[in-house]
Amino acid sequence: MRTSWADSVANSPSETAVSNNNSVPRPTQSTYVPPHLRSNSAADTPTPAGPPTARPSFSGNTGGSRWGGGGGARPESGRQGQGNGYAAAGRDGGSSGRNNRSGGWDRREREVNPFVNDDKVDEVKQGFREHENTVINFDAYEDIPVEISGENVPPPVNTFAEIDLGEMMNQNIRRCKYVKPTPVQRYAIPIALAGRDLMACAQTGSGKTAAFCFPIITGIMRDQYIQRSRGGRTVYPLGLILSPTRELSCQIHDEAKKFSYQTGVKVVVAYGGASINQQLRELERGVDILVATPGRLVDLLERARVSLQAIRYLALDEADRMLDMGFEPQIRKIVEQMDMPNRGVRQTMLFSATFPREIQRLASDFLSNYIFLAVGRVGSSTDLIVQRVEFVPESDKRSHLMDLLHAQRENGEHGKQALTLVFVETKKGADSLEHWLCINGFPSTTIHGDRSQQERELALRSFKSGKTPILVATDVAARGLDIPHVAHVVNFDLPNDIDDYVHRIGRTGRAGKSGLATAFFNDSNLSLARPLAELMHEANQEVPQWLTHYASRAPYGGNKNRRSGGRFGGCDFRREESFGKNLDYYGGGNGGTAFGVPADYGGGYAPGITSAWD
Ligand SMILES: Nc1ncnc2c1ncn2[C@@H]1O[C@H](COP(=O)(O)OP(=O)(O)OP(=O)(O)O)[C@@H](O)[C@H]1O
Repeated sequence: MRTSWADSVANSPSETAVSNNNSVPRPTQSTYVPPHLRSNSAADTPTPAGPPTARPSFSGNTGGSRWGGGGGARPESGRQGQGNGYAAAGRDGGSSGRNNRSGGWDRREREVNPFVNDDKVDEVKQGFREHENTVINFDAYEDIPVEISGENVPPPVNTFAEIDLGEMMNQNIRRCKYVKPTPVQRYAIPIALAGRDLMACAQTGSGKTAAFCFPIITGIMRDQYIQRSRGGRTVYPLGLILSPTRELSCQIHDEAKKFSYQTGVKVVVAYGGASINQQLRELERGVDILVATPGRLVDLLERARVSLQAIRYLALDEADRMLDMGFEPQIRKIVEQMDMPNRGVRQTMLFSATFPREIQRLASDFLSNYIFLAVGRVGSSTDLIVQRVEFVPESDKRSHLMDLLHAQRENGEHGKQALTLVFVETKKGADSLEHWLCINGFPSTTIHGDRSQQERELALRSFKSGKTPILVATDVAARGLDIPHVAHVVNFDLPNDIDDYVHRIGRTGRAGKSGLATAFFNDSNLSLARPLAELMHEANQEVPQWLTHYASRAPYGGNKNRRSGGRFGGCDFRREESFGKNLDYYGGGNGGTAFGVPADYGGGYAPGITSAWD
């Protein structure tokens, strides 16, 4: 299901690129040159936390649960699915039957309907609809290989009805228009509902957010005797979801609010660059699940406004980024030095589309007897994305981008509102390219770490609505963002790390839809040649001859050693280290497809890109 303008770009004739001083045959460029462009120089540059409240019932259970109690004590913990309830001090004082639907639970009554904006979004969609395939085609993921390792793995489900998520959640799933679970949801939700720790790797846009949100919300609803510590103005969330960027935290918060609508589970977000006072006020109104960026969370913890004592569910989205070099100490501080219940007591879930081996090893410190799940190969891209790589010398990048944009516009298949996301390396580069695009008739905006949070949010809104259909971004927009209608991702500057490439192109081709990704490659990207050629080959993409030549003479770069045992091998790092040590793969008898014994690329550890961190 390729878009026709994509096909037009794909089919455009090429020409031999500028010669260089090495012997590798040079790649080709598109010949399309809008005449008026060639004259442009590339050098241009609330609900109050009150007394105990009754919660809605979960799955019709009307058992006499309570939600309050005395203050001050630390929660005693048990793991969901392991037969232990929580019993400790209540956060609100007193007690109440949380399963009492008629208990007048005011949080629910005053809850803003998070689905109302979806109608507005539907209106915006009208502008895109006539041009694009709006069908969500999850069948595209059906024959994807699945690897599961760990002990006693709960079997997967085929439908949401098979999972006991409760009527309110089921209603919300319907409101979200989710008809059936995606493959990662089919496997991950039963595992998480059984209380197991999980390291899950699944391709970009395949529904990981719901895969960790559903079990956390359900778990909090299900717990019959939740009582929490209280201490002055400190709040005690039960679930914590950490993500690396502000925008991603906001997005997870928005999604989680939809999934938890009318369940009584309160979700709050805290992130840097926005008013901490407003976030504090929101927290004071009560919080069950806190979605946060690490920096702002540490601030709240140090002010003693949030305590992690009661945490029972911890999820790290983009977990490999969260544990990447430089950031690991902050996560370690949050998880290990801030009163959070130990692993094995809390339930921990790590999700990403990429999971380098070293990061897996680090991550295992946070997990207890965990299950490893890989839906699709670790670090692979979905073949819903048509990947093109073109050789473009540095000095030709702007005019080449203009070629693409004009071809896209002239083809008209996506009309004015085909959203295009252009990744560049630096913040300055982003500003300068945006300016140049604007003066050349392509309304654009930027998102990067030097812009204020208000500007970032405005830029994202303007892009999503199609007002500025081009977004020039640094890696701050590379991970997790789910922006409908992104038809084309251009890697104007390629990243140094192949995993970053996977996440960047994953901003298109989401939820079963097709997308196009174009990369500008030149001599400065030599170290990426091999992993890029391998990734494209693996995703059934056409690898240009010249890239194969580059790959054959290039050192293996792109953080090769960080890969999970190599792209084409096994995934769970324990498998390599414990080969033959009696790990129960596919335990519990459920299906799954094993990959081969991992290749070992060896080598150094390149630093991660830090611009995406808030
Ligand atoms: N079961 C489902 N049915 C239909 N749509 C779904 C389903 N689950 C998730 N989606 C939609 O798929 C899109 C992608 O989901 P999500 O953002 O969770 O992907 P992801 O795997 O976290 O991607 P990334 O790796 O880029 O963070 C979202 O728009 C989401 O609403």
